[in-house]
Amino acid sequence: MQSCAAQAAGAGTAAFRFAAGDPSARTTDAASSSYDASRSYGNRSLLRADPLEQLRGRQVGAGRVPQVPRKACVQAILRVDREAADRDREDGSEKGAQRKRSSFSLQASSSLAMPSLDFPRSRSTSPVRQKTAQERVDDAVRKQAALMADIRIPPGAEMDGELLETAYERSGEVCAEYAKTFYLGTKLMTPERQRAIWAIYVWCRRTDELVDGPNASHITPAALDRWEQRLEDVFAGKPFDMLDAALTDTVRKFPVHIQPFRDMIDGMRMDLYKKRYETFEELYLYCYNVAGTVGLMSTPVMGIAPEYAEDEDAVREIYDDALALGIANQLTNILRDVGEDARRGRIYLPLEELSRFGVTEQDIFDGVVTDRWRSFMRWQLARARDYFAKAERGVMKLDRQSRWPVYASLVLYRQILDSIEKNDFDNFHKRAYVPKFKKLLSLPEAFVRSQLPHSSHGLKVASSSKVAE
Ligand SMILES: CC(C)=CCC/C(C)=C/CC/C(C)=C/CC/C(C)=C/[C@@H]1[C@@H](COP(=O)(O)OP(=O)(O)O)[C@]1(C)CC/C=C(\C)CC/C=C(\C)CCC=C(C)C
Repeated sequence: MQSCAAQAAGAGTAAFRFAAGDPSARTTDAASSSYDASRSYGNRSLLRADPLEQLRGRQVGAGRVPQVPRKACVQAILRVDREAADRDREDGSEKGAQRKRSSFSLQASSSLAMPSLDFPRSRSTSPVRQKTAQERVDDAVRKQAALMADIRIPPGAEMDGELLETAYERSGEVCAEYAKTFYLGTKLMTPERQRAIWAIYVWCRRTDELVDGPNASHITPAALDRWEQRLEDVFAGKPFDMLDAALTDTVRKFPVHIQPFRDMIDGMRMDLYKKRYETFEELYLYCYNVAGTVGLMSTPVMGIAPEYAEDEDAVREIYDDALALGIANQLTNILRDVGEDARRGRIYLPLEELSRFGVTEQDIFDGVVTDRWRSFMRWQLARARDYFAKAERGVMKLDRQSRWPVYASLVLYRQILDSIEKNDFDNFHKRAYVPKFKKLLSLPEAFVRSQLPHSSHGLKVASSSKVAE
């Protein structure tokens, strides 16, 4: 059988070749690619460009794109540059971890600052952060919200249809491989949206793999800097490989701002060095970076209902709600994975809040469920549910066609919180999950509720849990 390396090389992209172990293709690797202008392709010249040009040649010559087994292809795609990472470490480029963005210039908008949630907002104590978490997040929301009306397909700038088709197909394959349920959920979307969400998902997954994948221990801040440079190229119309090309096309068709993508890379930077979170504000920023950003990236694709789309304040509020869904999901993830994270030496719970409930770090490493732990968890669950409640209101303001998949994902993820509760808060030894039959049962209910008029729905969710102290 042809090896993964050979098959990946057959797919014609140098990224595949490098990932499969061909050093001559080194500069094209995902994390290592400092942008090489001679390899780039602008809006109009995608067809002539290497490496997609090679792929196209094969399509014409052989009549079809070589088929790479899904798993092998996905693994090859997601592999990162071990050599470059080692080199970076030798360079001592860890300094990059301290890199701070200078683009946050606006003051926080009070209407966006976690409006209905009375959570801590103390200033960050970290010396490298000059803006509060809330200011940073608000800035990204403002930038994204301001793009709502911007449709960005310059005349004549469309990419080649056939190639793009393949690029999106590959994105769908990665998505199906990594997140089966989510992939099925995307089937509820219109084809255009579905493809765009695949492209965004793949970029997020590749970004996450840099710090969470098999080569994570070799990833340095410099490798993330190069990944960010590559992101800038994607938005500048110069995609590096096929998966990037799908994203380039997506961000042309939908008014998606680059800021949330940059911020997600920042979240990965944070994950490289940060093992503890002192306050909720610190944790909130992390949750925004790794998941709230997804809400900001996805909403322009899912679309806003016409009755809100022209109203600037409403649009901002919807983005706040989208952000809340990401935060809710990430908080849920954290609460579900406490034991798993502790075994990796990590605690993603605010130490300040733990101590307020009389829980120590050692208690977490020991994994004993005490009454103090239960009270702490009840409080955490209530907060996560409040974020879900806020998001729920926003879902109803999305384009009607998009409400069902988003609402279904919200309901399914929120049930993990119920499951933690059913496990008597033992998230040290038991992994909370939602059984398949329950997931299936949720779908029709989510459909019905997602089609209700916004006002009746709002009344229903407004009474959701309060954060109890
Ligand atoms: C199921 C379905 C079709 C959902 C539609 C919703 C949608 C478009 C989601 C986008 C998904 C996406 C692009 C995810 C990127 C990958 C990522 C960073 C995922 C993280 C989730 C957990 O992932 P993980 O695989 O590590 O965890 P599991 O072990 O599998 O549990 C995240 C933690 C966060 C994902 C964040 C969201 C899903 C937020 C989505 C927000 C919106 C779609 C905006 C909705 C708009 C309003 C107004 C509420």
